[in-house]
Amino acid sequence: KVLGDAGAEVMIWARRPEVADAIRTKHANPEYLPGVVLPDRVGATTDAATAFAGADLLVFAVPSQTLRENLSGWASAGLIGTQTTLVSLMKGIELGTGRRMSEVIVEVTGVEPDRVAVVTGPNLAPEIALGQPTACVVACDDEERAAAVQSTIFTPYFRPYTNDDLLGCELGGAVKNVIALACGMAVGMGLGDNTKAALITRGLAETARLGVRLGADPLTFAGLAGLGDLVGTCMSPLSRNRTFGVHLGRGESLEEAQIATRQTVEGVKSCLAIRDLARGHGVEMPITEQVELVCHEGLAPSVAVAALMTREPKPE
Ligand SMILES: NC(=O)c1ccc[n+]([C@@H]2O[C@H](COP(=O)([O-])OP(=O)(O)OC[C@H]3O[C@@H](n4cnc5c(N)ncnc54)[C@H](O)[C@@H]3O)[C@@H](O)[C@H]2O)c1
Ligand SMILES: O=P(O)(O)OC[C@H](O)CO
Repeated sequence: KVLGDAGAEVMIWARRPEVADAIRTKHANPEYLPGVVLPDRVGATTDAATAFAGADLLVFAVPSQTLRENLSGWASAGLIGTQTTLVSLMKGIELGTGRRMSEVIVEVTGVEPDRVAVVTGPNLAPEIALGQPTACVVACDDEERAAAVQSTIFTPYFRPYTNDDLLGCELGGAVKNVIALACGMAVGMGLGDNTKAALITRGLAETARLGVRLGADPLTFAGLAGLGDLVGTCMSPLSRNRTFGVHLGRGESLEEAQIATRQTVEGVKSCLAIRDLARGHGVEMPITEQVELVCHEGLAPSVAVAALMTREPKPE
């Protein structure tokens, strides 16, 4: 919708024919964006070759843990153009490898890293689809390419800024989902705004700690891809990650929370990958550690809160 509103000709690849048909014929995707009318210049197909043909930009938004498999198929079918800019909207870290999505794209397609851009920030899809104003960052090693993507997605309600710290921007987007799970748990337990604010602030501290160790610019975490997305996600009932956390905080199991949420909740898998990445680099990420224990090892959220609150006191 953003690309179409910004004037681009768009072709969506969908797996289900009924989804592609509804987008093509009714300009709607009722299951995901009820009541939203898509621009006429947005088409859809179930045929990846048709969707990819002649594209200047390929914009990837599949669940992070499925990117490698999908991309391998598209790359081996020769669908990735030689000049195309590859854009990731995904906010996850790959399980098993600890790779960011841009790294998976480079590894699978073999393109030069400067052909890959990331669009991220406080971008809850339902609000954007209603045309409510927000901002984002377009991060890319190639400044000109970042500027080209920026102008391609610039609309009166969607304001993109360029950024040259792809690593920091991508990491901010992935870790905020884990912190949003923690905030949701606090909400589900009936805890209030002080608790959420403390989680957001200390969550940002551990995100920046990991980012700096990996080579990111610390200032990135004060920007849209860091604090901006973290606050937006942790505070919004529209966030799937926060909502999932609310269910866990109420004492529901992982399976019950999954049934209640349905859509992609990146933090649940990424918390494992981020925890491993942090441990591998000797970085302390106590909130991420506790979220992983609650999600995957059956720890009660109240025990996780106690564990965080009784850590050794230290300077901020
Ligand atoms: N929704 C948002 O507000 C938002 C905003 C910014 C970034 N993102 C990121 O976008 C990415 C995708 O999330 P989403 O919100 O579109 O999730 P979603 O759950 O709304 O949609 C995911 C889509 O992927 C499809 N899918 C599921 N498994 C697949 C597979 N194996 N191969 C191909 N397609 C598959 C589903 O059918 C569905 O159409 C995530 O990394 C998320 O963090 C989402
Ligand atoms: O619904 P969530 O939790 O996946 O968050 C969506 C976006 O990433 C918010 O910027």
